[in-house]
This record gives sequence, structure tokens and C-alpha cells, in this order.
Amino acid sequence: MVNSTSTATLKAFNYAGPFLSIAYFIFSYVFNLVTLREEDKRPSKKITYRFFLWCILAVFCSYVADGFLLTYQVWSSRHYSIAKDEVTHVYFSALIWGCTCMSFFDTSTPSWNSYVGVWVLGFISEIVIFSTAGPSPKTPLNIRYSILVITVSRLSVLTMLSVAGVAIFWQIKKSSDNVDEERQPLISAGVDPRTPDNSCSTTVVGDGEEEGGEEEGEEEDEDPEKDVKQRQRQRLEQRGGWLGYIKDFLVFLPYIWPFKDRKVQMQYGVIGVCLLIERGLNVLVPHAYGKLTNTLAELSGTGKIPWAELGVWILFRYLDSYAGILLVNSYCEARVAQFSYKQIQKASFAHVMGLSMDFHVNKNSGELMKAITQGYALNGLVDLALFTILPMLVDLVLAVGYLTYLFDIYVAYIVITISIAYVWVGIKFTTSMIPLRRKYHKIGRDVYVLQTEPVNNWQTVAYFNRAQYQEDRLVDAAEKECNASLRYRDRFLLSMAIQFFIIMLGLVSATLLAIYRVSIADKPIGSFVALVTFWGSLTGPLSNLANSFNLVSRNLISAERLLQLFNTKSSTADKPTARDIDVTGGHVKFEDVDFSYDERKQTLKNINIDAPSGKTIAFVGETGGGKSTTLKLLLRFYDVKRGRITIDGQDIRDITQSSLRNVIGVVPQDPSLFNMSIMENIRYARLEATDEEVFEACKAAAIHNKILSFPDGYRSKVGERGVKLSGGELQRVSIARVILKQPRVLILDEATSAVDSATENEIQNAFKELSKGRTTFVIAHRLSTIMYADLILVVENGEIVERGTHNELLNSDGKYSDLWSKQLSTKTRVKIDNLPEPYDSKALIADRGDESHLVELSREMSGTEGSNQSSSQSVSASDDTNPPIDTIVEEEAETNKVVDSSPP
Ligand SMILES: Nc1ncnc2c1ncn2[C@@H]1O[C@H](COP(=O)(O)OP(=O)(O)OP(=O)(O)O)[C@@H](O)[C@H]1O
Repeated sequence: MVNSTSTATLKAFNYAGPFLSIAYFIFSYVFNLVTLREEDKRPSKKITYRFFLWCILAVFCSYVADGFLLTYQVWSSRHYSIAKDEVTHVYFSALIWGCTCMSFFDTSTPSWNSYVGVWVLGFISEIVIFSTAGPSPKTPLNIRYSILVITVSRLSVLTMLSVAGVAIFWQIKKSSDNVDEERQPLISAGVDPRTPDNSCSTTVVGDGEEEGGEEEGEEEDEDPEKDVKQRQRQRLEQRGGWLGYIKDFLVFLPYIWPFKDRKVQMQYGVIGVCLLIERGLNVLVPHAYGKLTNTLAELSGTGKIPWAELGVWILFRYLDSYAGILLVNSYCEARVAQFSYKQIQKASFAHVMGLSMDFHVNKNSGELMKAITQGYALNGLVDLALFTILPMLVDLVLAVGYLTYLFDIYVAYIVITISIAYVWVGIKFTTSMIPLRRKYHKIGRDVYVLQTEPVNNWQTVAYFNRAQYQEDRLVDAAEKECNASLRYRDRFLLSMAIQFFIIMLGLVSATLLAIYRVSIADKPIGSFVALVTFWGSLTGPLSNLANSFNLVSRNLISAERLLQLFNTKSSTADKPTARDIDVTGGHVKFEDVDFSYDERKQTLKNINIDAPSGKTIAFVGETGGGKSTTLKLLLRFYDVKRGRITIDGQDIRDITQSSLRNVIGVVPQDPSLFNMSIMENIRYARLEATDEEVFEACKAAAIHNKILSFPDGYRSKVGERGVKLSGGELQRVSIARVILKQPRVLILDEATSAVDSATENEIQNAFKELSKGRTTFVIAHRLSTIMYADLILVVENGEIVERGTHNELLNSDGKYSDLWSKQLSTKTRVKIDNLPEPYDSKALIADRGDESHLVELSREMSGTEGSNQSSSQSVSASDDTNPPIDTIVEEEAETNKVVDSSPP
């Protein structure tokens, strides 16, 4: 009775011991990962670390030795199913100690609670087993003696490990409790969160890239994802672990899961069913094949055909092909993938376009585009998790179950062992190949530059006769590229070789076992055939699983980029209560407005402007004074820091930005166009405009004839940002766009700075027409262009220092009059050389502000204008407030007209 109780206890502990250890290790490891528990993750001293590593290795080796002794015992006794519980104990113990050894080896900051738990549990179960049984009595004496020696030595190592581990664990716990009060840093002191050894953040997000880099001793190549990874780690720490981290991704759920689209929901359902059927077929196909073989063997020589078995096998094979379930699955997968692709693209684009100007002026365009285009990675992540990794794990569990059913647990042990080894080797190699691949790509880019730059700069190369030099550089770089490519490929081949060797080792062991069972008539031949067929379907999931870690890490980085973009909020977002603007007249008011781009420097101070409906307000003043900024506030590119801006009494912060920008038309300082035809660019302002309306707008902007003179007329492409057009043409096209838009409020920011005076005159007339009945804001450095304004504001250092009409400001003898006389004196200086003798130039300049002199001067100049223009073509003004001399000369003729039409 006592004997049978102790046998039962022994059996229970043989099975339960290693399983408890495995369960504990997995649970605590996942728990640490999910909660990012850091208090017990301290870098151990080198010596302590080595001590533990050697101890774990010793225990692992002792189990391996035990395993060999048991195999020998089974072999020599020819009793196949001897001590299954003992074999299980030894096998799983070797497995857990092997895995902890690998994991301990991979990190210098172990999660002590995980390891110490395993050691203590191992120690307890070994003590119980040893005290209950001791070496088996059936065992020959020499084997019994060896097992005893191994067990005793293992026990002593386990004792050391457990005691030392517990001591270290408590010591760490105590010190972390002291720190606990102010446990703000989730990464313990001394551990740099960027240390690759920090297993929590490295294993999953693929920071092994750096790890690999160190292993390789490669020269540090710039990691293009460095910034994203750093922010990812910060977020991981802020969220307190992977659970919180992953939770943030839930914002994408509406773009991935079709809450409102029944059709796509159905497709997801069909995919789920297909995946289930596929899992079943993975087992059923080889099983049916085995059965067919068995029946065929039985019917051999009888002339009968096993129709039923054959039919079942053919049916399963058909279902498991791209004419069966796989076809349905792929069909639905393509459709659900497109659903999320469209949703993510749309949402990310809309989000970026809705962000305020402060984001757009600071953005890194490359990163931004990556975030939008790689947002698809999010979809890949879901695909990978749901349609690849999960089915693969199910496949592996099924494989273990099926092979146990087909033969026994020993074949399943082989599958488990090779799966772990295969995936581990795969991950290690993929990680170590990342720096090689990065280096190879970097050199590839260098080669590309060395190829394209000399071709693009052919003339420079020819001028300096440097063709040979360029060729040598290219050959050198190409050589390096080839070497880098070979190193990368060789590493890849090595990894393939090792992985296939592992698979072969597993296949050989499993088939040997199967052949043995068939040879002793323990199993039918069909089981062997089924095993070999099934083996083929097992290697696919294994290699996918090994690669998927790298893919998950890459997709996470890309999705992180998109998440960070989505987390960027617009500083000028519409209020939930915002309504569309209701413009009755277009009365614009700035009331006590303050603004700054940066808190440390105020850009606008106490701006008060009253622009009644239909009036023209002009801004003049030194460059950088804040003129453009004032008008950017009106467009609500930024929000005011103090005060308010209203249009017809409505605060622009209370109305939708879309409706606001609908009523405002802008001709910017530096217009840019899309690389489309001129017609399309102009129609961009009003998509439904007819060709005739576009022609009219172009005529008003004095560009129609010019466009007609282009070989392709209105169908001419303008190049990127409009580079194929001259500055003046670009400006006039952009003016035509605004004329076509017919906005209620008009902003002209240096709108005619790049056109000659004759054209400017035409455009000014168009503007006069356009601004009739519209509130117009004009920024101009050429004062002659704003003389007609109803109100002129002189802006200096972010303040309005003067205001009034042209005449009022001239008479007040302030800044404006100063600016006026500066421009005038420059003009006059240009003219003085050409003045006939009787003129007293000094008197002329001193008498600034008197328009009669301008009229006189202009009349005088009209005779000599042509010669001046040509003589001053390449001269430019040194003072920013003074326009270039060639422009001024052009103004001479124009001044005449302006004076004629100036307000009384
Ligand atoms: N996005 C920005 N971020 C930070 N500072 C800016 C930004 N845009 C403009 N500034 C600064 O604000 C000040 C006012 O610039 P603004 O463009 O309004 O001047 P401006 O009077 O229109 O000049 P200009 O006549 O040369 O166009 C300048 O000192 C400029 O450097």
C-alpha cells in the first residue's frame, strides 16, 4: 500500500514538477513583460552572473546526461515503454533548464523572480523525487550508480542556486522597497532604458538590431528608426508595460474592424471558418493518406481498390488547395485588407491635413509620409497576429497532439524540441542579420549617389576632367557593396543551413522512432507515411514563426509612427460647438491681439484693426515686423494668445476652419502650384468653374495671353511647385486662382512683387475690380502699390506704430513718411545722373512728400526710362526696406499713374 502510494507520488511529481516550473516561468515572464516590472531587474555583477549561468548550465547538463542514461537503459532492456513518467520528467526538466539557460544568457539584467521561482520549484520536486524513489531498482548497477551520482550532484547545485537566488532576490526586493516611495523611474537606476540587454523592451520590438550590431562589432550605422524606437520605449515606460502600450493602439480599432460594414464583417467570419478548417486539414490530409496506405497494404494482391479511403484523401487534398478553402480564404483576406488600407489612409491623411500650421512648419516631411504610407503596417500587424501567428501556434499544438495520438509522447517531444531550437536559431540569426542588411543598404545608397550625381553634374565633371576620379570612387563603392551583400547572404545561408539541419535532425529522430515501432509491428505502415507527410506541413509554420518576430517588430515600429501622428493634436482644432461662418459684409476686427510663436519672444503686441466691409487695409513696415503673421492669424493658422479676431462679429475661434477658409482668398508671397496643367491649377480654386471663367480670371490677372503663347497653352504642366514658370508668371497664376475663387475677404501678401511694372499696373487694376465690395488686406514693400488703401498700418516689431491714409501718414512725418522718402530718394538717386542740368536735385529730395514733385519728376523721366532700365538690370538694393533698384526704376513710370489715381 505504502509502496503504491509512493509510486503514485513519484509519478505525480515526475509529471507535475517540470510542468509547474514551466508554467511558473512563462507566467512570471509574461507578467513582468506586460506590467514592465522593473524593481527586481538589476544588472548583476559579472561574477554573480557567471556563477548563476554556470550553475544553470550544470543542471541542464545533468538532465541531458540523465536522458542519455535513460535512453541507454531503454535500449539495453529492449523494453520500449519503460518509466514514461521518468522520461517525461527528465525531458521537460532538460527543456526548461535549457530555455532558462538561453534566456539567462541573453540578458545581464535577469528578472530574478522568474528564475528564482524555477530554481526553488526544481529543487523541491527533485528532493521529493529523490527521497521517494532513488534510482530505479530495475536499473543495472553501473547505470544506477551513474544516475545516483548525477542526481546528488544536481541536487547540490540546485541547493546552491536556490539559496543564492533567494538571497539575491530578497536583497533586491529590500533595496527596491526603499526606493519604492519615489518609484517614479520605471527603469531602475543604473539601467539605461536604451540598453539592448533590457529584455523587456528589446525582445519584442526588435531592438536586437542594436544587440546584433554589438555582436557584430560593425561600425555603427545610423539607425533610421532610432527616434521612433526611443519614443516607443518612452511610451512603454509611461504606460507601465505592454498591456497599457498595446491599449493605446485601440484608437485604430474603428479603422481595422468594420463596425458598420456588414459585408466586411461577414468576410472576417468566413476567414475565421477557413482558418479553422485549414488547421483541421493540416492533420486530416496526412492522416487520410496514412489510412489509404494501410488499406492499400491490406488489399495488396487482391485487385480491390480502396475507393472510400481514396475518395476521402482526394477530397481533403482538394479542400486544402488553392482551388478549395485556400482560395476562399485568400479572396476574403484581400478584401478585408483593402478595407483597413482605405480606412487608415483616409484617416491619417485627414488627420495630417487637419493639423495646425505649427505642426506643418516643424514637420519632417519624410517621417510624415512614412507615417501615412506605412500606416498599412497596422493592418499587417493584425493580419500577422490573427491570420499567421495564432494559426501557427494552433498548428504546433495540434502537431503535438496528433503525433502523440499517432505514435506516442516521444515523437511529440521531438517536435517540441526542434520547434524551440528552430525558432530560437531563427530569431537569433534574423536579429544578427539586421546590422548587416542595414550596412548593405547604406552602401547601396552610396553607390546610387555616386552613379547619379556625376551624371546629373556631367558638366562640372567635364569642366574639371574628373571622370576617372568619379569612376574610381564608383568602382570602390560597388566593391564594398558586393562584399556587404556577400556577408549578408552568407549569414543568411548559414542560418538556413542550421535551421534545415535542425529540421533534418528532428525528422531523422522521429522517423527512426516510427520505423522502430513499425518494425516491431507496434504500428501500421500508414502511421509512418502519415508522419512523413505531416512533417512537411510542420516546417512551414516553424519558419514563419521564426520570421514573424522580426515582422512584428518592424510592423510595430511603423504602427508606432502612425500612433504618434494620431496622438498629435491640432492646436487650432474646431470646437465641438463650432458652426459655419455667416458672412454678411466681411467686417474684420482685430481686438487687442497678442501673439507669439515661442513663449520667449512676443511676435505681435496689442494689435487693433477695424476693417469695415469692402475697405482696403494695407500693411507696410520693416521685414520681420509681423505683417504676414497678423494675416496668418486671420486665417486661423494659429490662435491668438490674447484678444480676439472677429468677422462680422463672430469670433473666428467659434466657427469652423473650413467655412472660414472658404470665404478668404490669399495670394501668398511665395505661391506654389501642383505639378498639373495650368488649367487644373487655376481651377483648383473653384472646381466647378468653366473654361471660360478660368480664361476670364487669367485675363484679369494679365496672364491669359502668356499662357496661350506656351506650346501646350492651358494644358502646359507647371513642374513641381510650379518651377517651370517664372516668378512673375507664378504670381499671376496664383492671382488668377483667387480671382476665380471670388472670396469675401482678400489677402494680398506681396502679391505683385515679382512682376514688371507694366504687368503690375494691369494686375493692380484687376485687384481694384476684385476688391470692390470685398474687405482686402494688402502687404506691400512697394509703397506706391498701396497708396490708394483706405487705411495704411505701419508695423514695427510686432506693433502698429502708425495708421492713416497715405496723405495723412506723409503729413505726420513719421515712419511711413520716412519709408516713402527712402524709396523716393533711391528712385531719385537712380534718376539724378540722368537729370538735365537746370534741376536742383537736393531741393527735390528735401521736398519729400510733395506729390507735385513726383509728377514733375515722372514727366521728366519718361524720356530717359528705357536707358535706365537697361543700365540697372543687375543691381540690387542693400537695404531690405528699399526694393531692388531695377524694381524702383520700373516704378518710375508707375508712380506717375499712381499719383494720378491717388486718393484726394
Ligand atoms: N513659424 C514661425 N515660427 C517662429 N517664428 C516665426 C515663424 N514665422 C515667422 N516667425 C518670426 O516672426 C516674426 C514676424 O514674421 P512675419 O513673417 O510676420 O514678418 P513680416 O513682417 O511679414 O516679414 P516680411 O515682410 O519679410 O514678410 C519674424 O521675426 C519671423 O522670424
